[in-house]
Amino acid sequence: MRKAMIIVNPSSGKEQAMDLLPEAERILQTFHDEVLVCETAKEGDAEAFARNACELHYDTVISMGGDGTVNEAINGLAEQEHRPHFGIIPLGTVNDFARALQIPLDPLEAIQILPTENFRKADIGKINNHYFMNVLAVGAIAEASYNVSTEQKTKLGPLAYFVEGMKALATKTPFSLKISHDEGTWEGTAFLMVASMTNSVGGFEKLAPQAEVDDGRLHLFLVKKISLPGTLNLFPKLYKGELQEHSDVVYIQSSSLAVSSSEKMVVNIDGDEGEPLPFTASVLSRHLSIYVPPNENEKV
Ligand SMILES: Nc1ncnc2c1ncn2[C@@H]1O[C@H](COP(=O)(O)OP(=O)(O)OP(=O)(O)O)[C@@H](O)[C@H]1O
Repeated sequence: MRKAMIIVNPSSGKEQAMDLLPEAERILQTFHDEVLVCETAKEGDAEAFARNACELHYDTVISMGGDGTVNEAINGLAEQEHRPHFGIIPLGTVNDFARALQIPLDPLEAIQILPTENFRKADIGKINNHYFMNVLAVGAIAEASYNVSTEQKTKLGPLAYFVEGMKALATKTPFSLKISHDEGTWEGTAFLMVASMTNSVGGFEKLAPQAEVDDGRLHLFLVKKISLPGTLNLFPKLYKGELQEHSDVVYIQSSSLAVSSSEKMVVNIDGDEGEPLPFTASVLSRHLSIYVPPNENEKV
């Protein structure tokens, strides 16, 4: 008896989830005996549903929502003894994890790939006792993402983050960091720290073009200086996927990180406010098996 659970967030992105739900149910019913729909009402629901799916030995868990819903679902699935196959119907504004996995950003197309049952193993990050799939960030630009309202996101999409990021640059302040990584320790001051699991952060798919979802590594970028014309030069480098070559940027790959600061800083986890520094982070290698389009990636 094959069982699928759909975790649906009716508030995600442009609020289309409930319109798409019947099609997702119909498609999943073609290769499952039972499809259970679990609608989220508040923070924490998606995590609890996903954990329940592990305990009840579901075969499939589908997230219909944005990266926030994916993050919560992953927190429910990570390190459980039985981990169902995980599917993502991207309904958020940015959908970084779907981008990194080359899952169609058109939700109807993403639903259609499910019956091909083509999976890719993906790494999951662990920070203290929480899990993430995309990115850890520390600094004013990272904090700017909290100021983006639901209305702004619905209207502007990824541009909303860009607008808030630009405002944050105007009020920049550097902070001290001490970072232990696989090869040693980095100590200094920086304006921004970004540790990415994948190539896509904030909708930019070229932050770390070399990052793969299953490479077992965090890709750490430290922006040491923000000065004209150096900063103007950051953007072309970012667009060309060459950020790590910028003279004001330090780039480190590592399977784990221990990060502290003498200032009071908070880490942003997958776009949401996380916890105060210090933190330790590590990679759970090839931890989840995720529905991806056929013919592009390995069969598991
Ligand atoms: N029924 C609901 N009404 C309002 N908020 C909800 C509901 N269910 C869950 N949430 C909240 O929505 C958050 C996740 O939103 P999600 O990321 O899926 O969409 P989004 O914010 O539109 O997308 P993105 O992160 O790409 O901007 C959860 O952390 C939870 O707090």
